[in-house]
Amino acid sequence: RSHFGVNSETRLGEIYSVRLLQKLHLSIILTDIVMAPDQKTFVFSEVSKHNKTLDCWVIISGKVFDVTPFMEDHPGGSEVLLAATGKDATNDFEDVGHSEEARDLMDKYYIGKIDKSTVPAKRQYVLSENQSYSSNKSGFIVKILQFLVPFIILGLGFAVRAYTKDKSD
Ligand code: HEM
Repeated sequence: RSHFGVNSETRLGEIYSVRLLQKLHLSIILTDIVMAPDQKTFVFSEVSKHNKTLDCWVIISGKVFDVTPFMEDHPGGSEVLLAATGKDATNDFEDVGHSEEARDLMDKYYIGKIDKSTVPAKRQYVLSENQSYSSNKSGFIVKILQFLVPFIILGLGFAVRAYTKDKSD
């Protein structure tokens, strides 16, 4: 009789632990579903497109924030937020020494994570075609002029010498 009792108890225990595991599993699935929108991972090229006053995303500590609704209210101004786009702004943010309140405020603008492998080490300034062409061209002319200056001086020297020689003869 006692043998039977022990057996049924362990079975009951097994059933309970299986149910517990099932519940745990269900709650994990539910948390995944609820949290999924917050866990979106962006690539840098996508985030860096949002670099305007009316559409501004910044990357801080591996997270992406859409600070568009905050531009006007940011105590540091909208310009610094604009300047913080197109790069990992973690250092900029930390250098200011933002308060705990500022950090709490960030949750409001959190939209997802950043795939860190897509963030370039240095800020990339993308020149328009015209800009890069004209700056290359003027750089080339300056180089030629710099190269020619000693020859012009030398030429002038010879010219002056020849001129004074002719006169004295
Ligand atoms: C979601 C992102 C951000 C939030 C929620 C935020 C919030 C705040 C808040 C609440 C303040 C007032 C002072 C304080 O409480 O610390 C502040 C000041 C400031 N923030 Fe931000 N900030 C953000 C991002 C940035 C970034 C990326 C920069 C880039 C450098 C920046 C630069 C500044 C500056 C310069 C000040 C002014 C400090 C002063 O004059 O005392 N912030 N910010």
